[in-house]
Amino acid sequence: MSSLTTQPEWQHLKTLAESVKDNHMRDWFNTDPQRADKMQAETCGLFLDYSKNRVTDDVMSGLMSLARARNVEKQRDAMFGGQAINQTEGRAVLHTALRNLTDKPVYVDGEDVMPEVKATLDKMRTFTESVHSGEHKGYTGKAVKDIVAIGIGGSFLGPKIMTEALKPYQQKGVKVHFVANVDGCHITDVLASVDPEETLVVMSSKSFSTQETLQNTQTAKNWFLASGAAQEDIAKHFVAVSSNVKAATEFGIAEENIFPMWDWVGGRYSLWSAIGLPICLSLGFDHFHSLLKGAHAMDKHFCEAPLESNMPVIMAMLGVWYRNFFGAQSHVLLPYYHYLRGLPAYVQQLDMESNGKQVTQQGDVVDYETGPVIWGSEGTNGQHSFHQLIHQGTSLIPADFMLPLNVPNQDDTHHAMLASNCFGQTQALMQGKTFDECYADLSDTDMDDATRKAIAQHKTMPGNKPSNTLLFNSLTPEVLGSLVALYEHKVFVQGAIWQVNSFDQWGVELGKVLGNQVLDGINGDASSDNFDASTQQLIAQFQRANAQK
Ligand SMILES: O=P(O)(O)OC[C@H]1O[C@H](O)[C@H](O)[C@@H](O)[C@@H]1O
Repeated sequence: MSSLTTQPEWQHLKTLAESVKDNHMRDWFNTDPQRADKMQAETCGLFLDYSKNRVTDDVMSGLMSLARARNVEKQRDAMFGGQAINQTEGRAVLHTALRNLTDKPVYVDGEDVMPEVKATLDKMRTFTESVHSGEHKGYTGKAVKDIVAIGIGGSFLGPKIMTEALKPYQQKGVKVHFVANVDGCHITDVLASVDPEETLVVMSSKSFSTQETLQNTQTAKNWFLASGAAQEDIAKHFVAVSSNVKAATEFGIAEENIFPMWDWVGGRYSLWSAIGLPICLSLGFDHFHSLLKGAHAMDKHFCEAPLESNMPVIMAMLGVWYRNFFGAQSHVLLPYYHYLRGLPAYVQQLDMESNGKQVTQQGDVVDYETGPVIWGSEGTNGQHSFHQLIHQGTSLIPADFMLPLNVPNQDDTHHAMLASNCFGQTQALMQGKTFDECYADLSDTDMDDATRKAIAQHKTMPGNKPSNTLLFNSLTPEVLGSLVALYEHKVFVQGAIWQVNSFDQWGVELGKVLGNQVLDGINGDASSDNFDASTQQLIAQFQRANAQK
C-alpha cells in the first residue's frame, strides 16, 4: 500500500466516509440552521457556497488534516519559489511569476526572471497599441482588421476562451479568429473570410514543433503569398509566440516579431504569458493586465489564507473526498453565463492533462484514483439533457455551478430566470424528491395502486448530490483571472495530495510522435512493418481513397 493510503489522516477519512454515507444533506440543513453560513468562503470577488456537499465539520477538518499531512503548503511554496517541481522535465513551474505584479524577484536557477517577464509585457503592450491605433500597417498601408490566431492545446484554449468570456470588453474594429485543428476545413473557412492586406497572423507554439500549428501557419503563409504579397511583406503580417526562437526564425518569422516565453511556463498554464497576445489584441492590453491582476490576487490568497478558508484548497479537498472516498469518476462544470461557456473545456485541459497520471513523483504506480474526468457546458442548456443522469443516474457527479449576479446589456427578466434555474438545480440535486412526495403527487390520478407506486418510484430522486456554487458580481477581467487561477491551484493541491507530477504530459507527447510516424506511413516514407495490422489497414484505406488525386 502506498504512503498515501496508509496515512492515518487517509484512514480517518475512510472511516468518516463510511459514517456519512447514510446521511442525507437535507437532514443536515434541517438540523443545522448555520450550515450555509459556515460552509462558505469569499475572496477576490468570488463567493463560494459549499454547504451542499456531503461533508460535516469533522469531514472538513479531516480533509484539512490530510492536506497538512501531505505538506500541501510546503509543496505550494516550492512551486512559487521556483524549485524544479516538474522533475521529469527538470523544470520550474512559474506561471505565477507571469502575474507577479509586485517588485519581488522570482529566481530560476539563481536568475531573476522578472525583468524578462516585464520586458515581454511591455513588448505586448507596445505591439497591441500599435495595431489598435492603426500605426502598425500591412504591406499595402492598410490597418489590421482581422487577427488569425493559430495554436493548439494551451496555445489556443486560454486565449480563445478568455477572449470569448470577456466579449463585452472586446475592442471594436478588430476581430480575432482562432484556428487550432489541423483539419483544413477550419483554416480554409477563416482565410476565406479575411483580407490578406488587413490580416495579422499570430502563431503561438511554445515548442514551435506542433504539427497542427506549423501546418496551419504554413497554409496561412501560402495564402498570403498567393495573394500577391512578397516574401519581405511577411514581417508586417506574421508574428510568433514561442520559446524556440531559432525554429521560429528558420520558419521565416522576423526575429523582432517573436514574443518569447520560457520552459518554466507549462502550455496549459501559459495564457498569462505572451501566449495571451491574442487576448491583448482583442480586448486591449489594460484588460489583459487586469486578468493578470485577478490571478495575482488569487495567488496571494492561495499563499496566505489558512487552509480552512483557502478557496482552492477547499475545492480541491472536496474533489479528493468524492474521488477517493465516494468513487466519483467525473466532475461537471456548469457555468450559467453564455460567455463563460468555454470554461469546462479550459479546465478539462488544465485538470486532465495535469492530474491524468498513474505514477507518483517517485515513479511508483498509485493504488488510489487520481484526476477525474472533467466535463460540462453552459446552463441552462444541460438541464434539458445530461442533468437527468446527474439527478437520477447511478454515478455520483459532483458539480460546480457558477453565475454572475449581474450581466451587461441584458433584459433583467432573462437573468432572473437564469439565476433561478441555477439555484433551483443545486436545490433539486441536494434535496431530491422522496418516494412519499412523488406518491402523494399522484393522489388525484385514477391509476391503480401498483401503477401509482411504480410511477412514483420512477419519479423519485435520491438527492444528496453534491455541488459548489460560485457567485461573482460580474465577470470582469479581474474576476476571470481569479477564477482561472482558482482552478489552477485547485488542480495543484490535488496533484500534491496524490503526489503526481501535474506538470508533464507524456501521454500527449506520445500522440504527437505517433501522429508524425503515421503521416510518414501515409506518405510512403515509412515501411508498413512499423505499424500494427489494424493501423496498416487504415493507412491502406486512406492511400487507396487518395490514390487518384
Ligand atoms: O505550444 P505548443 O508547443 O505548440 O504546444 C501545444 C500543446 O501541445 C501539447 O498537446 C501539450 O500537451 C499542450 O500542453 C500544449 O499546450
